[in-house]
Amino acid sequence: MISSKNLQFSYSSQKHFNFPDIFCADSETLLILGQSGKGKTTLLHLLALLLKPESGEINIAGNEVSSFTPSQITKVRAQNIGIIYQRAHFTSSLSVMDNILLPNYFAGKRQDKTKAICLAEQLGFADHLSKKANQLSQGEQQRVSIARALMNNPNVILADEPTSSLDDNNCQKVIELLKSQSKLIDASLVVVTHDQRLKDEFANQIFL
Ligand SMILES: Nc1ncnc2c1ncn2[C@@H]1O[C@H](COP(=O)(O)OP(=O)(O)OP(=O)(O)O)[C@@H](O)[C@H]1O
Repeated sequence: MISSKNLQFSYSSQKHFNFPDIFCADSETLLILGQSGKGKTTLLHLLALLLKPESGEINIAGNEVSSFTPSQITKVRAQNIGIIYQRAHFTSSLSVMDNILLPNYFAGKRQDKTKAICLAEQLGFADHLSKKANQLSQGEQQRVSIARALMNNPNVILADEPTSSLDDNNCQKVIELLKSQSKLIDASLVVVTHDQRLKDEFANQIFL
């Protein structure tokens, strides 16, 4: 479960955001739509506890994090949140497999290679596990990002424009995968996008 209340954030005195309240229960989905520059990535990074709000509350899996220390926040993030970034970031010196295993390491868990292989098979990139991530196409990298976000069975999956670089066929596939995988682990799935193709795919929607 993830929720937020009265979230405010500023990059500068000219760039101030007052975000609508968010609520997404376990196993539910939420689509946040908005045109370029409306603050979608900013909101997602606030919900991912990567940015600190000026004011307001964020609750993740029962943790109201406003008064948490940085190390408590890092722990809540590592244990509860899976993030799919707008542009996939990988550690270039590591194989695809080792990149997928990194979240286990950051959460202090044992490296679950069986789960990594299983996700790679479900997401259709099992043949690429020993390659470096930069040898993969954009669409393949997007699917590796999804696998990486799912490795710790997060309570909350946050996806930033997961379909923007994909054709219609792969767009549909990625959304189905995100929805089915999050349902499988009872996670809340929050997607921010300007991709109008996703409008009919999510029952709960918010416009920025
Ligand atoms: N680090 C930063 N410092 C100052 N301004 C920023 C910073 N990051 C983003 N902004 C500004 O805040 C606004 C919102 O940015 P954000 O990336 O959240 O929008 P977005 O809705 O995700 O846009 P897009 O769809 O183009 O990715 C933009 O005008 C952007 O220029």
